[in-house]
Amino acid sequence: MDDLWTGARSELEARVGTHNYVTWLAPLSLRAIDGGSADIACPTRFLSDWVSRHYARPILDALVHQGAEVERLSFTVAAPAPAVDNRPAELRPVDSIPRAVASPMPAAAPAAAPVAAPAPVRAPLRDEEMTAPLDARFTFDNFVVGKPNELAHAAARRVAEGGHVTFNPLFLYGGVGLGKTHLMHAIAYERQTRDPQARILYLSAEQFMYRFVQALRERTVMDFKELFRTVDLLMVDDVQFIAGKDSTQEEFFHTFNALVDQGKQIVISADRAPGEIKDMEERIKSRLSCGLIVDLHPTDYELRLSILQSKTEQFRQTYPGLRLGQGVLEFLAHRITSNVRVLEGALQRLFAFASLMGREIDLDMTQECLTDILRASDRKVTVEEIQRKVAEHYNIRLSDLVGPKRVRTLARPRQIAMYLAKQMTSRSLPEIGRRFGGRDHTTIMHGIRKIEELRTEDRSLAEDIDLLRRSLEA
Ligand SMILES: Nc1ncnc2c1ncn2[C@@H]1O[C@H](COP(=O)(O)OP(=O)(O)OP(=O)(O)O)[C@@H](O)[C@H]1O
Repeated sequence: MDDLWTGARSELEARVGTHNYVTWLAPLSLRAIDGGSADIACPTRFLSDWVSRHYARPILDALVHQGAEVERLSFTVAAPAPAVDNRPAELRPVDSIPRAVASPMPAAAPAAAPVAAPAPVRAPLRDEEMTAPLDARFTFDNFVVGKPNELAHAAARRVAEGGHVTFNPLFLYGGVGLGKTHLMHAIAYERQTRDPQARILYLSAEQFMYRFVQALRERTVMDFKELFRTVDLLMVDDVQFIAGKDSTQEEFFHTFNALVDQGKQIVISADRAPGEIKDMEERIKSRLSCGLIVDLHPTDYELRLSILQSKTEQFRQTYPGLRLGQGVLEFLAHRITSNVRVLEGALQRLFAFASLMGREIDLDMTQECLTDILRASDRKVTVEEIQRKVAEHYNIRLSDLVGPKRVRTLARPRQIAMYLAKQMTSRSLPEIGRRFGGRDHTTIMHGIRKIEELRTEDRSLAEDIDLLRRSLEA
């Protein structure tokens, strides 16, 4: 059984890539094979849900390939074997898995352990040490999950569960108002709820800098170092802020290394991928890149609509009895595409306005009340601009981008341009087709689907698209 699983694991690693393997599959083990079913142990319920939805096929294939007679998988939530204790691993529901971090010694432990001095038990951070107050609305329960943020959400849940996480740091990035801060607060809440003793420090990179400068001024750098290097979870928001600030970067680098060396978890957010942060030292970029990097993609229509539905439920508690007409949420999800903050602000304004006027929220009121937001959100980018930008980016001629040649060096950028045209303009598929040398709308649809598919598996393509989108929006 052990050999079988070892073989399957190597195969899985080769198939899904080391990052994915280490993050999702390394914590699994094979418990038994019985009657054509392989039972896989996962340390937490969340991991078991994620793996069964996303990795069941590769696991099954790998087992079969290793010669196992398996037709299906079952998943059992089983705690990992205790690190220092040789007792067999116990099977327990996820909620009863003991937390390892900074919990006090059990009462029954020998008073003076002869082997090694126990690590000092530190108190959880006081409010004033936490630096940035957490926003009570930013919880996992209030975070709506859709395709564009699915992986970021999953990785955040994984860190929030605590225990041994195989990626460090977790690096979340994405454009303005897409939920980075929300996810970071949610991690902090969840972790603190699961482990009240954990020392969790959440702050923006700007606050990190101010505290460092203050420590230099007040000659309390040792206290600063002591605080930052003794946390269990450090979360730094908007890390791009410290780019170009040499001594802050230096201190950040040492803090980062000290925590990673102690096996403490770090979560970082930024508005772009580590490699794209200008004026950030190379060694820091490379440190930031060595964990799991996940991208919060711009929202799609479905996600925007779900977010609006969820926020409407919340607003109904503040404005009970307000009626919402047919098609209002769909209209907003269609027209306000910039970011979730704007979407939320628009809905908030609508509810406040309708409650003042004592009227139902209908499409007329929506247009009247949100004229400025709707005007600002109107997509101004044209298909021609997109084509020019993409041609420039890939160093190809505009005439080739829209022309008939099918070689891959032209076809892929062409599909990217089609994809961006659909995402960033309100042109219909036939209209886009006309601007791409009179192509049929089904060709455009095929190109868009191809890019949607590739985006999820090809990181450099996804980064190219984000870069193009940002430069078009600028
Ligand atoms: N998936 C989501 N579900 C529910 N609310 C969301 C979601 N994504 C974003 N929001 C809400 O949108 C607002 C903006 O989110 P947030 O502040 O986390 O964005 P950000 O990515 O940190 O942006 P910035 O780059 O400006 O710091 C918040 O009120 C947040 O609750």
